[in-house]
Amino acid sequence: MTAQLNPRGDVAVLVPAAGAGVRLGPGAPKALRPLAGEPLLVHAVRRIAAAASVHTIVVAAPAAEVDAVRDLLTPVAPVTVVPGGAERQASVAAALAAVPAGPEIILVHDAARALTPPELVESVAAAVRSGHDAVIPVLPVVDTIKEVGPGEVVLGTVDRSALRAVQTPQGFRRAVLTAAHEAAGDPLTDDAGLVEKQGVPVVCVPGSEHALKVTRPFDLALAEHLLAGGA
Ligand SMILES: Nc1ccn([C@@H]2O[C@H](COP(=O)(O)OP(=O)(O)OP(=O)(O)O)[C@@H](O)[C@H]2O)c(=O)n1
Ligand SMILES: C[C@](O)(CO)[C@H](O)COP(=O)(O)O
Repeated sequence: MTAQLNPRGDVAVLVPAAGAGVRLGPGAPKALRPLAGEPLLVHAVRRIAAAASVHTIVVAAPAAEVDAVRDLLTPVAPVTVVPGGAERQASVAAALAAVPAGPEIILVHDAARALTPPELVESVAAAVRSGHDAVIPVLPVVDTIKEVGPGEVVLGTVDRSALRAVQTPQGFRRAVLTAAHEAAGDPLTDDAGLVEKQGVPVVCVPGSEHALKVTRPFDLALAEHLLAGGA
């Protein structure tokens, strides 16, 4: 039997957490590395569980850490833990396969975006509930973007007015995400990319600076600072 949060909720959140964290440097799998004394994954799951419409959370953990992750999260929230895969897409597919019947809105949310506010979970879910098949939170691109060629020589300046930096949680109608993963070929870095390949329109909603992805050591330091400030 799958553990539930709000039995009347209509949202399942998949949490890919099986990555190594190579860009963060040597150490434990990234989701298990500490941020202010608690693993990134604990921070992430606590915030997801605080979102009122979440019915189910499924975490894809590093294969060798499934029992440890289950024990770690037991005091945090009712979660289902499955072994992840070698690529993010395989981890998401494994988590998706463990979602019970019921929730028709599926969110996919990186454990590495540990400080994502529950309000963003709700706003993405609400946009799917309002009728969109696929929804992504985005931020404007703040830097000038250059296209460069061999030798790091600038080829041109890109029009950034049409560019967005993409975050998670990304939200989907269940059948849409399932079909996209069933058809998945080469792994892509996000789920919206798979859905785009199916010809399904993907709609943007405002993201959050607090949903930053802890990728490099600077991001971890920034997340520590934000937490100390009450994030
Ligand atoms: N095989 C994988 C790879 C990634 N992820 C998860 O996908 C999210 C986004 O990936 P990223 O932040 O790029 O994490 P890593 O792949 O661990 O990072 P790196 O590329 O630096 O190793 C993370 O929560 C990560 O744990 C996963 O579940 N399974
Ligand atoms: C899903 C994602 O977090 C959206 O920004 C991102 O695409 C993950 O990519 P990564 O290359 O695995 O960091």
